[in-house]
Amino acid sequence: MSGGVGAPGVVPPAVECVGLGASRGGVPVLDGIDLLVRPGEWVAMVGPNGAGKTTLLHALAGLVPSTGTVTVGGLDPSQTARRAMSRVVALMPQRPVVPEGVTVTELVRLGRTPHVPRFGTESAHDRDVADEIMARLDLTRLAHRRVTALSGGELQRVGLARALAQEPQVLLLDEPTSALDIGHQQQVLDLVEGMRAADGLTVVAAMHDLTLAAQYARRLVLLDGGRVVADGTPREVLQAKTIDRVYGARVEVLDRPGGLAVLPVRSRPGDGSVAG
Ligand SMILES: Nc1ncnc2c1ncn2[C@@H]1O[C@H](COP(=O)(O)OP(=O)(O)OP(=O)(O)O)[C@@H](O)[C@H]1O
Repeated sequence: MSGGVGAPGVVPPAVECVGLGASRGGVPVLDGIDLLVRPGEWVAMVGPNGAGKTTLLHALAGLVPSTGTVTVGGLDPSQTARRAMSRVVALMPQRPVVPEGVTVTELVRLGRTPHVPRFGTESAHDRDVADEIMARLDLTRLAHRRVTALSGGELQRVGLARALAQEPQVLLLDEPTSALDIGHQQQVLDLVEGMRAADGLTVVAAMHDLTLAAQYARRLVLLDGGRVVADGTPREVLQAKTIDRVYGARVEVLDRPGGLAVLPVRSRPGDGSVAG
């Protein structure tokens, strides 16, 4: 790989993995992952259930031990204290752990923790950052609600707000829109895209919706069985025959003005045909 950390005159990568491997429950799940993500890129991690997308995001966040070489924001997650890591990388998990009794505002403000001095308290700036993110995610009217009483979609937006309140360099999103209605899907992804374009935020997002992945990410990394099986533009990766091979799905890939659209195609009983 070119452009490694420290190469003169080259912007260091936001994420670099060389030969990354990881196990869950003693079983190898990721094997030989090579990945280089430039600052400000939006990479969608796609692949079937169990392919290893969540495990890879967790390895990048330092939540799952890994082998090989990994740097995120120039830091090695396995060698860096959680607090220092959290100033650089934020993970929006698929299923957030919610402490009992916590309100939306309290949970979003927890995202500021890595920036609050040890033994200190949050500043007016910390509260302003959290309030602004909540407003942009349509959460202000829920500010005093208990998080455990939210709908799945509301909870997902709170999880994203907490991650964004961390003001990370690298944002890891695990299925960020899976519980959202179509309006909030666009609102959330537009917000992330706005922060990427304005602030150079790097986004690595596991996404099941291939159409949304193609519309928002310039690059798709397709995982299957713990390995990268395709890495390129949406047009290069989202080919009907590839989707059939990896997902066992019949789809039509449509070239629309807003980007590619991946449409499931139902085979009709008795016609014996496989679309694609
Ligand atoms: N804590 C765990 N203990 C044992 N096995 C695990 C654990 N977490 C994940 N796995 C296994 O690791 C493999 C990869 O899981 P992972 O969650 O990374 O996949 P994924 O691509 O994110 O899947 P999905 O699209 O279903 O969310 C799966 O076979 C899963 O069953």
